[in-house]
Amino acid sequence: MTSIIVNVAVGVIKKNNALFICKRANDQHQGGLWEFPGGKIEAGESVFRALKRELQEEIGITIFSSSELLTIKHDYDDKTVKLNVHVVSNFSGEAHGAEGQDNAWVSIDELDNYEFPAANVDIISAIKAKYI
Ligand SMILES: Nc1nc2c([nH]c(=O)n2[C@H]2C[C@H](O)[C@@H](COP(=O)(O)OP(=O)(O)OP(=O)(O)O)O2)c(=O)[nH]1
Ligand SMILES: [Mg+2]
Repeated sequence: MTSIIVNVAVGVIKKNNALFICKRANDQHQGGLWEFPGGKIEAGESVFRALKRELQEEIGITIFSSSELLTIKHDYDDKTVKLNVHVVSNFSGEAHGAEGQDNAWVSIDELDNYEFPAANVDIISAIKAKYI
């Protein structure tokens, strides 16, 4: 267990039963794997505020609201992450890879065809269990 905990806001972006996922750059932590877009929460920032900022930067959408799905703490060898996962369906703009990253709209069943970081197993279980 490492002492550094990285607090992260993660968005499950939903539109017409499809979810938007992105591929992490090779030089990032957990690089080359797929993710739900999001990023680190800055000091004093709420999860929603961080999510709004990160989703604007990474995928070019403006979010108006979000709802909590689950929070996961996961210990990777090099760091521990706390993923605050929210579902977002109320947004404007066309989601795209604003930082040049690969991306896809996928159905819940298709999530199994993509490789995600280990912490995402619980996120995907929650998505399936709640039929979000
Ligand atoms: N965004 C996101 N991060 C995830 C997921 N699963 C998972 O283990 N993580 C981990 C990887 C990273 O260690 C951390 C997220 O940080 P990040 O790299 O997205 O942070 P950021 O967007 O602020 O990026 P940077 O500016 O620091 O490069 O959480 C996921 O589904 N989405
Ligand atoms: Mg990020």
